[in-house]
Amino acid sequence: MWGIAGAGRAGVSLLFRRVPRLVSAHCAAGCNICLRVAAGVQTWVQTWFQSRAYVRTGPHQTPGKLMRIGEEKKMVICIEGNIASGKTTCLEYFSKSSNIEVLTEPVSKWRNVRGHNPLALMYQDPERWGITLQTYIQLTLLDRHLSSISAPVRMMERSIFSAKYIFVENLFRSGKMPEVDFAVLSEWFDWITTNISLPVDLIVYLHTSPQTCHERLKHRCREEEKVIPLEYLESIHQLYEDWLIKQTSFPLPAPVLVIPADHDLKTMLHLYEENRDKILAAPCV
Ligand SMILES: Nc1ncnc2c1ncn2[C@@H]1O[C@H](COP(=O)(O)OP(=O)(O)O)[C@@H](O)[C@H]1O
Ligand SMILES: O=c1ccn([C@H]2C[C@H](O)[C@@H](COP(=O)(O)O)O2)c(=O)[nH]1
Repeated sequence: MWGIAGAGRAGVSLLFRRVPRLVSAHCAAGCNICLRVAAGVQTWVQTWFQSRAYVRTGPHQTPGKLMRIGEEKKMVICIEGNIASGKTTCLEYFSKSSNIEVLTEPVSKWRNVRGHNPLALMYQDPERWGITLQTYIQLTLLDRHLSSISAPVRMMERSIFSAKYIFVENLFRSGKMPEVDFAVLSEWFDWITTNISLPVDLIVYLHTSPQTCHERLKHRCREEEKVIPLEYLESIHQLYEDWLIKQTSFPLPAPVLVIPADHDLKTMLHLYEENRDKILAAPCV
């Protein structure tokens, strides 16, 4: 269910003011039919707003933004990190807990949208296909952020924020995205984040070296990613460092918990267990 936070009353009063004007446009004297139509419309509008709109009083309140109703007490944790840093593996581990819902990145969609593979196209020719992939990624991640939450805690892989602040930014800064494509994507992103509430309570940053990711990437052997050089992972790493460690580049949607993630799998699982309380104790903002 959806509502316009902070806009319910304003919307009702605006429509109430407009209805008599519509009526007078038809009949200056205010005939019986017009008055009855006006009363009917007013009742309908009132009922519509009462059933859908609300003003959120919980901790996530952001007046004026479109937001989901009734999910303000659920916690949203985004797992961030370089390509092949171990995000999916981390999510797999936490998916065994009964009170946690896990959402992995919709990579299968990025590899197949109506028979096309925008992920492969982007790696083959980023100048031409970067905007295509990132537009679709933005849409699919927005859909992830807005989907209804089925458990008290949601853990999701990456976010609409890192798609923009890391990957779009990297394409643009490296000269692989034309300025007009960057401008259009930025306009979309700004509109979305200004008008829609996308609450995140904690970012868990899996902190790896680009070399570790390069090794793991080769081991994973995803067809589209065979062309990724170490330098690409170094650029992504630097953007993550500026955003989540130095905190100098872009706004943070939530506090950051850094977990060193260059270790072997067994050590990583211990670290996840050690950090479980810190992760799950993040206050809902
Ligand atoms: N701690 C680890 N040590 C060694 N290999 C790992 C570790 N964590 C994950 N991997 C392997 O590295 C590859 C990338 O991990 P994955 O979880 O898919 O990363 P991401 O989701 O961040 O891209 C996979 O083949 C995975 O099995
Ligand atoms: O905004 C984005 C997000 C991801 N990608 C690419 C990077 C990888 O090749 C895949 C999936 O990332 P993982 O880190 O393995 O989950 O998608 C992108 O290009 N833009």
